[in-house]
Formats: sequence, structure tokens, C-alpha cells
Amino acid sequence: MRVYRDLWWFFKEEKKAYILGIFVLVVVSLLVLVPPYIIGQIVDGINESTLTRSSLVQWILLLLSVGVITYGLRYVWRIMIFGASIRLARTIRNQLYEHFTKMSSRFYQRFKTGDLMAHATNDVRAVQMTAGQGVLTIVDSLTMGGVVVLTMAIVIDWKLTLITLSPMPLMALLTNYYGGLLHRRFRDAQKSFSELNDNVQGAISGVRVTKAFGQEQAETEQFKKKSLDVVSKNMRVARIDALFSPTISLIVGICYFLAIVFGARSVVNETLTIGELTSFTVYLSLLIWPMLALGMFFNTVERGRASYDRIRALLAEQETIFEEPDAHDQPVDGTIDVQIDSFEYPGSSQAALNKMNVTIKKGQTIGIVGKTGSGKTTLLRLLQREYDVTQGQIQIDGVPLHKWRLKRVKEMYGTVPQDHFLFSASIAENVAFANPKASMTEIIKACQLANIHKDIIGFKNGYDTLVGERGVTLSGGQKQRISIARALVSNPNVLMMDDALSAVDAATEEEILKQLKAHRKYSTNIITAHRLSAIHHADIILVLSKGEVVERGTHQELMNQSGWYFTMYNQQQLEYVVEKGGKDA
Ligand SMILES: Nc1ncnc2c1ncn2[C@@H]1O[C@H](COP(=O)(O)OP(=O)(O)OP(=O)(O)O)[C@@H](O)[C@H]1O
Repeated sequence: MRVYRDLWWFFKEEKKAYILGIFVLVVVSLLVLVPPYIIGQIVDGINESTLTRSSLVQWILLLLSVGVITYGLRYVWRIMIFGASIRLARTIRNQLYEHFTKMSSRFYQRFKTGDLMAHATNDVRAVQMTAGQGVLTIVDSLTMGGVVVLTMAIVIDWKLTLITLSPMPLMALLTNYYGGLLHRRFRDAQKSFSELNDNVQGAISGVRVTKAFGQEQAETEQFKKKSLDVVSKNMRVARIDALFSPTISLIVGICYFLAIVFGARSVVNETLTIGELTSFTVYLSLLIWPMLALGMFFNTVERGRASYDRIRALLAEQETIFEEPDAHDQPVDGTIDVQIDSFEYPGSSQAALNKMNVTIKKGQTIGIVGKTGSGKTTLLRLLQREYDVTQGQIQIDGVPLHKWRLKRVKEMYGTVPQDHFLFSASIAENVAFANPKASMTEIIKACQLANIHKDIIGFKNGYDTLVGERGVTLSGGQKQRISIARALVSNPNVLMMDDALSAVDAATEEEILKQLKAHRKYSTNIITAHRLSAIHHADIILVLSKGEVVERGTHQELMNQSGWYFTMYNQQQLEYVVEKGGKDA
């Protein structure tokens, strides 16, 4: 029942729908008592030969009217109660989605995508059932059950009612016991379903890698194993589920037996008429549904409680990157001052960045290079406040980064991440993602700067070509350049490119850099790369090693230092010459 207390906020919001729905349900529960009464009257009328044609017609008309009214009212309560439960599902789904979009990288490091999807689908459905079917079954079983029992006791015979219903406490005990078992088993089943979801998500997004390594069989086996686990956990739930109905039927059977034995004795003793006994057994049959409903109620509530606990735990996850109430809310100019003593990722004991002091002035181009794992992406993440610096600080225009409004920080950057991602939408929509108000002219201009315009107009549908999962398959270089166009379309103060030219050939890279140099002369550009040709034109080049700046200067200055940069540059030049068949040597 705790789940109803936890969902009280929603019942308060929807009180009109629930009050009306429950009221109509109660009326329906009362109306269903009329037909057994009429049947009893008719039977007694026949038995005592007092039934006339006109009174029979009257009874039948009354029966029909009750039937029609009940039909209409059943429709009303369904719309009220089930409609409200659908709105609850929508509200929780929206809450989850909003929460997911607010959370930063740290959250996504802890929770798997498949798990989050299971929360947003299966768990939401279980909570929806609690607010819909759960409410229906408890109201129905209490009102209809209560009214039927009272009628049997008051109108017919309270002693017979007491004897007949004596097995009921046993049913309450058993269903309560099953409920506890069901809760634990359902929680396990949901957890297992989350894992399966995650497995499917990983398998589908990595299907090309699976095929490339010929691992289809192994993947299928793994999936089967997970799937089997879900089945066996759900079977454990089903075994308990399956106990509810037979238990209730058994108890109802015993009740019938007692009713017939003791009822017949009363008829023989003439303390009960045959008509009353007939009514009594029809009333008893009306108790089957409330009893089954009670069992279903416990079942639904246990599932809803397990699911709502999981959802609440997820919603209670605190965002670690938050905005101060009086955060700086002005357009950013773009001078960045980095003073990081040390930065460790959450849960890691090793510093990813160390003693990093850099000032990036507006209009400068900064190149960041270094071995893989040296901290290039980490620096870009900290600049965008994906994580907060643990020791030291970053300032933008002299104001600490955490004192800026997050929106201002986000709008200051145009980012091309290493693992670029295109949505299942048209090229134009993908480019305009960073600036939905961008005109077609602006979109085309960004694509020209990113050197992808010619490729796009070569496609049959041009800028309307669908890309991503539903669309055409683009080359890695084409996807990367569409990503660059997306970052450029909002004409950001700071362009951030994380190894964003890795998939294009040297000539295309040169072309893009030339365009950027010409069009972004007065804006800041931060470029990380493995190919030094992508940053050799930069105003400052930083060479990172194990999270520290080990070399710093312009291309010429670094070449004069004869360090890592000098060695790598010469090596890459040599590779380039070899690739070209030694023509330029
Ligand atoms: N989310 C994370 N949690 C813990 N450690 C991380 C995380 N991301 C990166 N690291 C670690 O931080 C260090 C720096 O990684 P980073 O991605 O910044 O390197 P990089 O220079 O960009 O590498 P590459 O050139 O391969 O992209 C590495 O040791 C890496 O393992």
C-alpha cells in the first residue's frame, strides 16, 4: 500500500477524475446487486404461484434498465480511472526524460542505456497499472464485496453468511504471503529485463563490429543466456501469479459448499425460502470477482511498488553540475583562463590532468596534441563543465566557470566531439541542431566551411537526405564534416574540435583549415589532433603527456625545442611523403 502514499501527489492532482471514477464504480457495485434480488423475487413468485404476466414484464424491464445504466457507467469509470493512470505514465515518463537530459556524464557513466530504457518503459507501465487497475480492483473488491456481504447478511441470513464466509481469513493470509514473494521475484525479473535491454542495445549498435569479427554466434549465445535468465525470473513471478487465482477459486468453492449444505438445511427447517437460497448463491457468485480483484490488487501493487521504488531511486540521483542561484548571465566574450592543479575523474584515484596553466585569448587558435590518453579530451570536457575541476579552477572572462549560467557556457561553444553522432533526420536538420533558427543560407554556409557542401548537393535529395539509422550510409569523413558544420552553424565564440579531422584526407583537412582560418579570424578555436598538420598553424600549441603540459609554443618554437613535437612532426612528414610515393621528397 505504500506505493499509494508515495503516489499521493498524483492522486491529489487528479482528484476530480478519481472522485468521479470511484463514485461511479460504487454506484455500479450497488446496481449489480439488483439482478440477484429480482431473480429471487421471480423464483419466489413462481414457487408461490403469485407471479403475474404484468409483474414479470415489470421485473424484466427493471432488469434491462439496470443493465443499460450499468453499461454506461462502466464506460465512465474506465475513462476516469484508466485515463488518469495513462496521464500518470505520461507524467513519470516526462519526469524521467527531463531528468535524463539534465544529468551529466557522471550519471551516464554509472547507468547503462538499456537499464534507463527499461525504467522508462516496463517500470512506468507497472506504476500505471497500480494507478489504474490497482485502484479499480481495490475499490471494486471493497465496495462490491462489502455491499454483497452486507446484503447477504441483512437481507437473507447473517448466520448463514458468517458460516459461508468463514474460510476468508485463510485467503487473506495466503494472498499476503504470495504478495511478499511476488515483490522480491518481480524486482529480480525487472533487473534481469534491464540487463537484457542493455545487451540488445549494445548488440544492435555494435552489430557491424560483431559481423566484422565473425562473432555472431557468440553474441547470439550470450543473448540466449540473458534471455533465458529473463524467462526463468519471469517464470518465478508467474508461478506466484498462478497461485492467486486457484487459491481464490478453492476458497470460493469451499464457500459454495458451506452455503449449499447449511442453506439447504435452513430451507428444510423452513427458516429460509428456496428463493432466498437462490438469491444467496447468486450473491455468492457475485463475490468471486471482488475476491479475484483483491488478489489482482495485491499482485499489481507489489509490482507497482517495486517499479516505483526503482524509478524514485533514479529520480533521486543528484546532478553534480549545478547552477548557482545568482549565476552570471551575460553573453560570454571568450577569454579562457585555465589554472588546474589536478583533476581526477569521479571514482578514479589517478589524476587525468596535472598542473595545467593556460590562458586562451579571444581570437586565438590553440592546438592540443599528445599521445593517446594524455588528457586532451579531458581538458575539453572541463572547459565545457561536463565535470567540475577538483583542484584549481577555470575562468571565463575573469569569472569562475561554475559561476556562469550553464546555458551561457553551452552557447559559447560549438563542439565537434571525437565520437560524432548524427540523428535520424535530414542533413539540414542535423546541421541546424545547434541553431534551430538557422536559415538555409546559414546551413549551406556552414557546410561550405566544413567542405561538405559539394558532397551534399551530389546526393539525390541534397540537404533533405536522411542520415543516421534510417538514412543513407555516409562515409566516416562525411559524417565528421557534417558534425563540423553543425558546430559552425551557430557561429560560436569558441569552436572546439576534438580530433575532428581524423577521418578526412590531407587535402580536405588543408581546405577546411584554410576556410576556418579565413572565417574565424576573430573567434577562438581549440583543436586537438593526432595529425600535427591539423594544428601547426595554431597561435599556441600545447603538448600533453600524462595530463601535464610538457611542451608549449608556436610550431616554429616547438620545432626548435627538438622534443616530442619535433620528432612526431618529422615522422608524420616522412609518412606523408612515403604515402605520396616520395614525389615531394
Ligand atoms: N570517464 C572517465 N573516467 C575515468 N577515467 C577516464 C575517463 N575518461 C578518460 N579517463 C582517463 O583519463 C585519461 C585521459 O583521457 P583522455 O580521453 O582525456 O585522453 P586523450 O588525450 O583525449 O586520448 P585520445 O587521444 O585517445 O583521445 C586517460 O587515462 C583515460 O583513461
